[in-house]
Amino acid sequence: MVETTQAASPAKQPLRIALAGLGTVGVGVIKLIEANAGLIARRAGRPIMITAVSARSRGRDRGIDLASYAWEDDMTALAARPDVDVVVELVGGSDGPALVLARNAIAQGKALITANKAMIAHHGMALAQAAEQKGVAIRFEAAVAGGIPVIKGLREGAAANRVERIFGILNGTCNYILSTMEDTGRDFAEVLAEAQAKGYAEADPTFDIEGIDAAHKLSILSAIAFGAKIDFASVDTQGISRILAADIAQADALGYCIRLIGTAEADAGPDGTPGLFQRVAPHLVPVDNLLAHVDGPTNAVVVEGNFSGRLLFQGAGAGDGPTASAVVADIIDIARGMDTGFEADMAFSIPVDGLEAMAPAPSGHRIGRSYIRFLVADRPGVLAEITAAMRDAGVSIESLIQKGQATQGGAVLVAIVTHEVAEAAVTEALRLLDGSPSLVAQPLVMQILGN
Ligand SMILES: NC(=O)C1=CN([C@@H]2O[C@H](COP(=O)(O)OP(=O)(O)OC[C@H]3O[C@@H](n4cnc5c(N)ncnc54)[C@H](O)[C@@H]3O)[C@@H](O)[C@H]2O)C=CC1
Ligand SMILES: N[C@@H](CC=O)C(=O)O
Ligand code: NA
Repeated sequence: MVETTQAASPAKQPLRIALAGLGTVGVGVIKLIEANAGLIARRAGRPIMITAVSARSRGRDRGIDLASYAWEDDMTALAARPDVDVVVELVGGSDGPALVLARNAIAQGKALITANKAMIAHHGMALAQAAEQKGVAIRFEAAVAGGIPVIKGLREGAAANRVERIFGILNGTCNYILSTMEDTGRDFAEVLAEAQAKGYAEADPTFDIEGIDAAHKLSILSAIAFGAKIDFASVDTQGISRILAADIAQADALGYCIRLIGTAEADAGPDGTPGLFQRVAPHLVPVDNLLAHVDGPTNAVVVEGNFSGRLLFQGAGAGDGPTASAVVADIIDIARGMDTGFEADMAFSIPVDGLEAMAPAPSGHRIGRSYIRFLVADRPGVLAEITAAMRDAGVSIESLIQKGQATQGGAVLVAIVTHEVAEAAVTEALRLLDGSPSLVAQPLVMQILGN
């Protein structure tokens, strides 16, 4: 019998992290790494150690002790530190210091982790290409749908599928506003302020309420799902700022709630040209649809794969803990795999050179039902004018509701739900009404979410 002895493998060195940005997410990451250090080290195969941090103000009370971390006043200098293996960017902004830091990190051969969807939507292709050339990993799970592992889900779990469509709720702030207004009847501005206080909103909340943040996220998901180059500029983007409490009440009376929905789908267009349709817009969601039950800062993403069928990813889309969970999961991935070289080519599921430039698909030929809300002058003949425009454009009306009393600054609300029709026909009906003195505001059109 031959006796074998196995030498214990040498303990791996800690993975050393530099953290830029100590706001909602940055502080969440420090708390998580401190709270779960032991289990993270076991799962990562080595300890995770924050060595240096940077933010605007060193002295601000954040409820955490920064004494054991080196401090850099200039966050872009973190990348060059010899005691740093991975740079974690949690500052925000598509350009400016966040981008300089990201580029520096890659140039220095450091892995980059970011929660910054604005930066990835605008510069993700160039950053990923630079990372591939340098053989370093770039990861951004927290950038899309906060704590939900939807990027991992698409890139890894659904990797064998041709994705046919993705759609869902991608902005926690808007979902918080819409569902809170729906439940409580409270005012838009007041609920937005509450979402800001809870740490859900972007530094400039216009990005949330105008749909830009959801469009950033959708463009990133599209790239991974469809093997397409990121095309944020082609996302047809509408936000929720024009939605009135009266729309929410009207939708409710009709059996719907309102949700900001992102949709991306490979679409051949009316002439058969292959393209990618990407839209973020408020929709009426039937109350029996699963997305109608997604409340507060929760996000939900439906992925339709040609073999997997429908996959649903749901969870907290914003906030310190959930977002930190996604950031630290990326750190653990790097700790597990950074020596293999494989990680570097995987940011968008396939290397950047293999991503296709897909033409934006138009929306006019898309068939669906719409909710159209008019604010009109309270005088005879207005309804006849609206219905005539619908008739002339070939839009068939399923229901028309006129509020008895003036709802908005003396105007009367008229809401129409159409039968299924091409979106171009609705656009044409509104064109026919354009400039009419009967309309006191631009009409609001919301698609009704189908199956
Ligand atoms: N708050 C959330 O729920 C989520 C946020 N994100 C993203 O995470 C990133 C950070 O977001 P939050 O933590 O919410 O922001 P925040 O505003 O709470 O924190 C930003 C931090 O960056 C620092 N900072 C800003 N400009 C700087 C500069 N020029 N130099 C040095 N430091 C600077 C600030 O001092 C602060 O510590 C953003 O990209 C955001 O889009 C992603 C998912 C969820
Ligand atoms: N402002 C964003 C934060 C997470 O990405 C949101 O509200 O979803
Ligand atoms: Na995520």
